[in-house]
Amino acid sequence: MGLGKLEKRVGFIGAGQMAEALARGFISKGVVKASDMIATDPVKARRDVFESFSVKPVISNAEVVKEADIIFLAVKPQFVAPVLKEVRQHLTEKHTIVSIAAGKTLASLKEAAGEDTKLVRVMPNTPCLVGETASAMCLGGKASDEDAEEVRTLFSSVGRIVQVDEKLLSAVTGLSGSGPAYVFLMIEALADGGVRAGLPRDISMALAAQTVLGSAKMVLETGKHPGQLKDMVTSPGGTTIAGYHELEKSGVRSGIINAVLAATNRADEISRL
Ligand SMILES: NC(=O)C1=CN([C@@H]2O[C@H](COP(=O)(O)OP(=O)(O)OC[C@H]3O[C@@H](n4cnc5c(N)ncnc54)[C@H](O)[C@@H]3O)[C@@H](O)[C@H]2O)C=CC1
Ligand SMILES: O=C(O)[C@@H]1CCC=N1
Repeated sequence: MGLGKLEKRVGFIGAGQMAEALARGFISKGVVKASDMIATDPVKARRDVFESFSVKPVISNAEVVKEADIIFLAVKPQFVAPVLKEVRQHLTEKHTIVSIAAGKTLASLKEAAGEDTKLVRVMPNTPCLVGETASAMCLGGKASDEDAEEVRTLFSSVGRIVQVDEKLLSAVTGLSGSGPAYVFLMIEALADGGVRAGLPRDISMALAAQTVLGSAKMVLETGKHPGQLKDMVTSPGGTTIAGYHELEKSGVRSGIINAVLAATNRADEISRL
């Protein structure tokens, strides 16, 4: 393997949905070359997917550890500790372990990987595939500011990343980790509304998705409070307030708050398993 922009080799243990979104994102943004990445998965179909975009697929987790410097643990939470114990003997001071598993604490990672390991916990989300992730990270074990900088470089190439105290990572999981699913539900419902009102499905879906994209951009780029931006859409006695009133009556606001809380609580639960 040669050296890409990050000048580190990146490995994925678990080549599922998130690993694919990250690997494709890193390649498309040019931060790591496909030839500097390696991925392992017991499922052949998943290895084939990685091979299809030129990332070397292997069967052995130990091989990923031997070849890579930054190792993403992208397996389901219950497999994190067993996988770390399996590869522990191959870990050296060159390695940085980046766990993206929901709920797996730095303490549990350290217990499985050993005292001397450089550990980073990241909670990303799937929009890294299109360069728009909202991610958060925290450091553990022997991870240094330099490790943090490398992880920041990777995730900044596919969106935004903030550093938080580990105690906030469950809330991040409930909000932005799981959040794309809530937004997809909203886009689907908006499009259904358009269809119900007579729009063709394809036009309705495009308008719904672009409306969410544009609205999110306005929040990020104007710095204005969403309530203020809402007021700009809402003409007195007009159409928007009629629709908005229905949303308030349906309890959608507390529905969304409760969704974030339920997912946060579930992340806490997973951390206690
Ligand atoms: N899907 C999402 O939106 C997000 C997922 N996460 C976290 O990312 C992790 C992966 O999630 P997904 O990609 O959605 O799951 P996934 O099920 O698509 O991928 C997990 C992959 O790990 C493989 N695997 C199972 N046992 C293995 C082993 N012993 N060694 C190597 N590979 C093994 C599976 O075959 C599978 O392809 C989870 O821990 C999840 O909490 C974090 C943020 C967002
Ligand atoms: O649903 C899950 O458990 C994972 C973690 C955050 C998003 N997906």
